[in-house]
Amino acid sequence: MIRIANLHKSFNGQPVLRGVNLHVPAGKITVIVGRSGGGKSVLLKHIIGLVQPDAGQILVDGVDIGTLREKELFEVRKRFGYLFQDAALFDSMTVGENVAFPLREHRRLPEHRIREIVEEKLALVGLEGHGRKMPSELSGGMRKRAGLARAIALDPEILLFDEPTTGLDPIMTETIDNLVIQTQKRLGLTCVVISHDIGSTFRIAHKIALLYEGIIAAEGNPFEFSQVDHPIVNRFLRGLSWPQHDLEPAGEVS
Ligand SMILES: Nc1ncnc2c1ncn2[C@@H]1O[C@H](COP(=O)(O)OP(=O)(O)OP(=O)(O)O)[C@@H](O)[C@H]1O
Repeated sequence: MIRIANLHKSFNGQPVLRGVNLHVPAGKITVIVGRSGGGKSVLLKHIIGLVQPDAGQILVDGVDIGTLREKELFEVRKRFGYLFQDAALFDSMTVGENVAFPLREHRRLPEHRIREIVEEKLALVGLEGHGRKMPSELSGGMRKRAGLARAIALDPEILLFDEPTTGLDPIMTETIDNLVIQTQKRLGLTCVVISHDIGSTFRIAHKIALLYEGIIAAEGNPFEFSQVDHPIVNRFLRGLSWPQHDLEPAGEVS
């Protein structure tokens, strides 16, 4: 469904992506791991055309989205739902209004239909009956769930998550992971998730890809990934923090 071919991107002369090649299988969860500042969010933003590549292609069902005009890109984006790190809920709107927001922006639907869809999506994430609350009345985990309800409001085929469990305690992390798994399965979605959390990664992934030094340095299903002989993968599997590449090159990590 999504294929990234030889993707390059630099900012102010600093290369971030140096030839990323990645196949994201349809109807599966692909988790991208890598050190902070390594370009994972930049990669995710290329997938929905929020960032333009310097070179390379992002093919969604065979269409290179880098070549699309704004209007065509708008159509492709309707197939995506996304939950970015900074995509907070609108604090001045109720939870229900937050979920209704993309429906009001993109669909012309009667009010009663919007209310039905909002209830349905809130129920899917276990927030039925919470639609009238303000975001400030919700816990961190509930806010993530509300964000997920908003991300699936338009029935996307592809869902992108930038660190859905950051800042949550281990129990809430597991709850959100299970929700991601259930939502993906129930709706048959193609998911791309960025994660820092080893437990989470192995809980939800069908495929794991390591972004390191601007390329996909290792990938495979969770079993294959756990067998990869790569110093950074070994470090990740041992639950150690990511090295800063300029301080500790890959070859020197023990
Ligand atoms: N619009 C931009 N302009 C300039 N530099 C940018 C821009 N977007 C990202 N960068 C730079 O690209 C690099 C990669 O950033 P990115 O947010 O993709 O990292 P990340 O792997 O997602 O990190 P984290 O795990 O901490 O979120 C960083 O050095 C960042 O400063």
